[in-house]
Amino acid sequence: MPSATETATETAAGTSGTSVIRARGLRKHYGDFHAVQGIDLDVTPGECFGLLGPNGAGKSTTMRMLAGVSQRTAGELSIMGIDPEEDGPAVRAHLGVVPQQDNLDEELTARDNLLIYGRYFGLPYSYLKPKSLELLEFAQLTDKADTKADALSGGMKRRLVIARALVNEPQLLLLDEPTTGLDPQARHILWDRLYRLKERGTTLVLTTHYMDEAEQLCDRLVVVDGGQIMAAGTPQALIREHASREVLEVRFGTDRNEAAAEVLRAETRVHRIEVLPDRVLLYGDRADELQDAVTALAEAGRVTAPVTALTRRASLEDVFLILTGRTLVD
Ligand SMILES: Nc1ncnc2c1ncn2[C@@H]1O[C@H](COP(=O)(O)OP(=O)(O)OP(=O)(O)O)[C@@H](O)[C@H]1O
Repeated sequence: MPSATETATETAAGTSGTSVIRARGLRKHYGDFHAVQGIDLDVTPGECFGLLGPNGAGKSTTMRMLAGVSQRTAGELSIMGIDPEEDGPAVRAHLGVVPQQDNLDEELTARDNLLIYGRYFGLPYSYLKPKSLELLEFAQLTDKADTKADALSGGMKRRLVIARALVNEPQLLLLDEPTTGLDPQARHILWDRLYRLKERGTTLVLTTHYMDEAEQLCDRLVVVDGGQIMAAGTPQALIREHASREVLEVRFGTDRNEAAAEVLRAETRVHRIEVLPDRVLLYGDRADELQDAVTALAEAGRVTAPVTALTRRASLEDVFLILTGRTLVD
C-alpha cells in the first residue's frame, strides 16, 4: 500500500502528458533549515492550480523557484518545457508574476506603472499604449489611469499588479497570496478577474492560506505544510477523501470541550472528532443527526449544554485540520 505522501504525490503529478509546470523532488534549504522538502507538481494548460497551506509552509519559497528568482537546492524543474535556471529569460518571456507584496512604483500613475513595466520587457510603445488601456479596463481601473498608485485602495493596487503581470500576455500567471489583506468585496472582484483570465486560457498557479479562495478558484490543489505536500486533488475530492459531508461545530465552554468530546466519541455515530481550544468539531454525513444526539446527551446530563452549535458543509479547512491537527489561519 502506498504511503500518504506517495498517494499525494501521484495525484499531484496527475496523468496529463503536457505540463506547463513539471517539478520533481523540488527542495530549498536555507543552511540547516529545509523550507521545501521534495515537492512534485504537474500543472496542466489552462487550469487553476493552488498551493494551500498556513504561514511558513513553504509556498512562497516554492513560487520563487517556479518563477526562476530563487535557485533550488535540489530537484528537477521544467516551466513550459524549459529549466528556469538554464534559460531564465526564455521562461520569463511567457510568465507573469504577482508577488506577495505589492511592488508598484507608488509615485507613478496606474497607466505609467504598466508602461514602465512593459519597457523592462523591451516591448515597444506602439504595443504598450493600446495594451495599457486594455489592461486598465480589464482591471476595472480605466477611471484611475491618471491616479498615482499610492492613492489607490488595496484592492485596486492588487488589480494593478495583476494587470502589470499581464503586460507580456503570459501563458502562465503565478500569484502569491493574491487576496491577503483585502476586504471581502475586494476579494470577490479579484476572484472574478482571475476567473476571466482562466476562461481566456491562461494557466494560473496561486498560493493561499484561505480555504474559500482555494475552493472558489482552484481546479486542483496541493495542501502544503512544513515544506511537504500533505495531500493533493480537486477540492471536492480532498474533502470527500479526508473529511465528511457535514460538520457540527459545538462550543461547550472553556475547559469543557475535551470532556464533552470524550462522551461524544463513545456515544454518537460520529465519523471523527477534532477538539480545538474553543470548540469541538464533529464530522458525519448528517450534521442535524449529530446535533440531535448532542441535544439528547445534554438533556440526559451526560455533557454540558452547548453554548453554541453550528452545522455546515465540510471544507478544505477541515481537510487541513484532519491532516495536520492544526488550523490554516491561527
Ligand atoms: N531567505 C530565507 N532564509 C531563511 N529562511 C527563510 C528564507 N525565506 C523563507 N524562509 C523560511 O522558510 C519557511 C517557508 O517560508 P515561505 O515564505 O515559503 O512560507 P509561506 O508558506 O509562503 O508562508 P507566508 O504566507 O508566511 O509567506 C519559513 O519558515 C521561512 O521563515
